[in-house]
Amino acid sequence: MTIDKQLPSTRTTELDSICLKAEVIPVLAIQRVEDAVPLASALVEGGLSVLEVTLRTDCALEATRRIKAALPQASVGIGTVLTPAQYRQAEQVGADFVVTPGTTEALYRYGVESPVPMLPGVATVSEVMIGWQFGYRRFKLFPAEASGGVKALKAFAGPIGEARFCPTGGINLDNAADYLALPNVMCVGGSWLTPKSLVEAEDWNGIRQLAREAAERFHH
Ligand SMILES: O=C(O)C(=O)C[C@H](O)[C@H](O)COP(=O)(O)O
Repeated sequence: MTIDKQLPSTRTTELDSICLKAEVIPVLAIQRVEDAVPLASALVEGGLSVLEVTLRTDCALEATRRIKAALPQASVGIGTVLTPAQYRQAEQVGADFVVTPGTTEALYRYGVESPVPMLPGVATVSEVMIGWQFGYRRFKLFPAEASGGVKALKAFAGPIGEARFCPTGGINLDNAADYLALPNVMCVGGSWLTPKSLVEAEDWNGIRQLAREAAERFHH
């Protein structure tokens, strides 16, 4: 395969250092900006210090700004980035990384130049191959369960053995270990750590407990 442009190796290293300190990345969809810091604090106190705040809600950027200010030890990524314009917004609020549910050539190109590393979302070998040409070696598999899950990742390991994945979408406490046991999986992501019912009830102890359970069970 021809590599048009290699990412500097520091970029892959940067993503590895984020992903490898996170066996599990909680996915947050923050409805009330006031919840951002207590929610993130509970997750970090529970042992999960890499978070993905999705741009699915209006306050996501402000929430990220607040989390970064309150919890400098956490790595905070912005997810659901669909366009370079949103990528730029993530840079502006100090995101440590960007996650996309899928990819476009424009995003791949933008990510190569950005100071903030991107974990591009892919579901097929073809999407990995396109990313590969831009220098990407680390990907989010989305939607993990629906697009083949563990079986797909095992199959990917043949032709694209160097690629590493963070599967997300349909992952929970029961199936996470099956993914984490694969050599091409760095970590998994999921919203099961931030259930709406606990967040709405401001049950930060409950969230802390869920995070602790995951951190203890899936410790590298
Ligand atoms: O919004 C995005 O950018 C996404 O990529 C989707 C989220 O990562 C998944 O929706 C989380 O999946 P669940 O853990 O099954 O809820």
